[in-house]
Amino acid sequence: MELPQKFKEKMKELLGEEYDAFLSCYNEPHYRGIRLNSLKCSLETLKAALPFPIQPAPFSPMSYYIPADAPKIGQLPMHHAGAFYSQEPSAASAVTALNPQPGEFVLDLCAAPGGKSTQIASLLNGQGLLWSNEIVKNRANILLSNIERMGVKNAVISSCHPETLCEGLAGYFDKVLVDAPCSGEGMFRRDEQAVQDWSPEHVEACAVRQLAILMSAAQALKENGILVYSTCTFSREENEGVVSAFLKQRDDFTLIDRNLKFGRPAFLPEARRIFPMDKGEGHFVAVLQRTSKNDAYPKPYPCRSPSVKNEVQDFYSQIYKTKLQNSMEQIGKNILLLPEALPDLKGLGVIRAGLLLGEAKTNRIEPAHAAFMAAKPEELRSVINLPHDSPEIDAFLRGEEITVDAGCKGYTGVAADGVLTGFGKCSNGRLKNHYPKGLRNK
Ligand SMILES: C[S@@+](CC[C@H](N)C(=O)[O-])C[C@H]1O[C@@H](n2cnc3c(N)ncnc32)[C@H](O)[C@@H]1O
Repeated sequence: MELPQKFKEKMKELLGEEYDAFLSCYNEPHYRGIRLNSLKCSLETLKAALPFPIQPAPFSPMSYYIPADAPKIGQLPMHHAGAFYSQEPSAASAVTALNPQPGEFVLDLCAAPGGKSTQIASLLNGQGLLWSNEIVKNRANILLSNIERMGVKNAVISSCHPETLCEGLAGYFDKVLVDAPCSGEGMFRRDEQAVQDWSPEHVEACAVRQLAILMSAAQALKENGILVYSTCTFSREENEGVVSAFLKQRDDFTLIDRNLKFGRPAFLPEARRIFPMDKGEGHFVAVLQRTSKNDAYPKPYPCRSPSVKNEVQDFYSQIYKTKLQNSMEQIGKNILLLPEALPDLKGLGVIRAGLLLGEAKTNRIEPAHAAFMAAKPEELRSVINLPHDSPEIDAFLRGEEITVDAGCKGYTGVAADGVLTGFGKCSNGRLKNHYPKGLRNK
């Protein structure tokens, strides 16, 4: 790989004696990994279904290395089912540092395509709220698709400028993650474009933008709230430089040491750095804590309809055996299960709040793919469970009709090894396929 000369000079200065070891990593294949989605699947079920072995990675308890020569994983039934997320192992380090706990309100400010958001969602385990924001609209749609695939119920997805969003949600969050857009030096081994785009000027411009995003993020936190800043780059300007500049402007924040075991101390000793020599592609993680009060708090979500119509309630109980836990709301044509303690969403570029259950059509309600992805088989009235290596699951994921038991009727979830991967409608021994066209295997 041809690395930019100026990049090499900077790395030599940064790494000193370790520079040769760093450079020789570019002759090795890059690390590949997956992260178990504990919302949907157990480790045993996932291991049994994968066509290659996995090895634990040190960056999170849910992260695993996969072999460098593993086949493409995006078409595997367990990937469609959201049993795992494809994630370079060291990328999981930022959420390990954030340490989200069930019940907390967490903002992921630069969230697409959703690797870290879906990791946060697993750790929240359905309790509390994940707000995932992505400024670039088409990337926000990819983020939404990943949130749906991973079966997340308690998330809000928005596409908003960080400044507008954090002003609107000032004082609302326990934890905020800024996984900032960066020059991507830690991506060089797997992304040739990042090498092409690199220049010292780009590094400088990234640092300016990163500081602006951090300054916005600071507003969104409650007193004692935690702010994690991470990048996948090595430059001091974008890492320690940005954190130091932030602390100069916000002396009500302190850098804290989480006693993290991965990687090595950064040039600010409380922060961590990961190089390829540390068994990951490259990351920087710093944990900051707000010490000042935040008197701001957003207005609550206005209560719209005291109760949704009977036909919407009936629709819910046609699909689910379980009782309704959250408030169900119809917004336009969308029928949603809203997370608790939502703030007012107006003006924040929200593209999804909570779980999409279905869409109101002229005389009926059409169930949504997301409603089945977020369910467990035992919660559904009707479900077909197929082995992950069966011809039927392959046919289903290609969008074909499949033969089912003659007794199977109506909207029916389809699971691979007990993990929901979509739905269809059964009648006369056939399941009409409702797997979304854009997600189907070719
Ligand atoms: C490193 S990526 C995030 C990766 C994501 N956290 C994950 O784990 O999948 C940074 C994101 O920041 C977004 N971004 C670009 N400019 C931005 C800005 N000015 N403010 C906030 N986000 C920005 C990019 O579109 C990109 O999706």
